[in-house]
Amino acid sequence: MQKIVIATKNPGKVREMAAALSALPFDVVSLAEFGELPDAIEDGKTFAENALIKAAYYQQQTGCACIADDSGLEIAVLDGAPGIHSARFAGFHADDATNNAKMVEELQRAGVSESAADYRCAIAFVDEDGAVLTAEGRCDGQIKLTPRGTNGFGYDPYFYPQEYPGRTMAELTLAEKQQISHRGKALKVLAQKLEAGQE
Ligand SMILES: O=P(O)(O)OP(=O)(O)OP(=O)(O)OC[C@H]1O[C@@H](n2cnc3c(O)ncnc32)[C@H](O)[C@@H]1O
Ligand SMILES: [Mg+2]
Repeated sequence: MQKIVIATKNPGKVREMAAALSALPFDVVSLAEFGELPDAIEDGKTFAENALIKAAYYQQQTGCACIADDSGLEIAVLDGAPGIHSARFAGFHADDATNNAKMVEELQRAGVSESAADYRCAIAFVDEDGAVLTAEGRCDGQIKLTPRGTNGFGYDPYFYPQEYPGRTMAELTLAEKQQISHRGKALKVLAQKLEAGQE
């Protein structure tokens, strides 16, 4: 069975990517199997560029087929910020808590208690021989200043997806999030492309 590496250092993404790929006939492993690898340099201008940069970089580092994800939150009243800078919104040493605090601060500065927002995800797969497959997904909703729930990761406690009025992404089960999320949708498309390649 071909080995595929889930090439991300974000444990929340690993969980969602592993779940979405579990039914496929591949030996899906995490980056942890390869020890401490230096971070990829995510200097692309789009989610798609960064996903491909990471997949190609980790494919080189591991010698195995890799799947990478680049994703983020776009908030309408902040003109689409934090966007591709979502992981480092609060600065170089940012984590989920400081990024969320920064987001709340920016919304308050803008004088609003909620805003339309969307999550975006680009996925890239780079095979052992360099062949590339890509997929994208989007999830629309609202950001509100009242956090709820402990599932998911990142901005999920503040993101109210349009499919579940009154619940945040952090109040959904993994299966519910996969059905509607940017990553779930992108992974579904990628899984179909991977399966088609197996035939
Ligand atoms: O680059 P890798 O190693 O994959 O991990 P990362 O966390 O740095 O990932 P990104 O560079 O793609 O940044 C994405 C950020 O966007 C946010 N994000 C993406 N998808 C999310 C989701 O499903 N729920 C909540 N926040 C999400 C979260 O803050 C992530 O850290
Ligand atoms: Mg990153």
